[in-house]
Amino acid sequence: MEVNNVELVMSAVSPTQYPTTGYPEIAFVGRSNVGKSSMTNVLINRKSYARTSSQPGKTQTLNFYQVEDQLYFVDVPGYGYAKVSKQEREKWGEMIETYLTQRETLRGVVSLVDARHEPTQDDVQMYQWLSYYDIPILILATKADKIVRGKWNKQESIIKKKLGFNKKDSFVMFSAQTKMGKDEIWKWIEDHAFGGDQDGI
Ligand SMILES: Nc1nc2c(ncn2[C@@H]2O[C@H](COP(=O)(O)OP(=O)(O)OP(=O)(O)O)[C@@H](O)[C@H]2O)c(=O)[nH]1
Ligand SMILES: [Mg+2]
Repeated sequence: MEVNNVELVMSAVSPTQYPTTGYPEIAFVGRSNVGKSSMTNVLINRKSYARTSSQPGKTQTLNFYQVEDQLYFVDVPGYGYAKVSKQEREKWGEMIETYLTQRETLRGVVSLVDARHEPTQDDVQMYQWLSYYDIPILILATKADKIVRGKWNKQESIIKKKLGFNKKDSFVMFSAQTKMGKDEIWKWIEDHAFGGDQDGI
């Protein structure tokens, strides 16, 4: 999709604040600092539209980005940030759970993991949880520019094994720096946001 117009239309913490337009939504989840905002910027061809930072845990709300008049990207605050209090973590959990389980217009989740490492327990939990709710998942192994090309296949195997990857889901190696994988992500997003075949309806 050629993107010209993107607008952050809402930073929400509860369902009453979600947009009511009814456009399909694709959510981005992953550990704090894994690269969600950087990926968003690559997808929409902007340098710094979604705020990126070296300080993890900055994004605290569900940020709805309206892309053209067609869909929303939902940047979900990162999990697994150690310095967040237990109370804040619980609040986060509730906000995410409510959104991911109750949002009717949600069409799929792009779940980001670090291409260099074995997924964390949080990554595994998130994947298993999304699978349980039957949400279509794209596992995106990002920061691939930080490992040599010769190791990509091995890392893919390690990541899939640890997650308990299900073949019905998708996997893409990505780098926000080189933009590798961008077209594949867009294809997945378009297939899921606009593909007519939802649950056989
Ligand atoms: N080399 C490299 N660095 C990346 C890549 N993606 C993100 N980064 C860097 O990783 C850091 C975190 O990126 P963000 O996009 O802010 O991460 P985030 O997941 O949005 O973080 P939170 O909003 O805190 O949850 C930044 O310093 C980015 O420049 C990538 O593909 N390659
Ligand atoms: Mg972010």
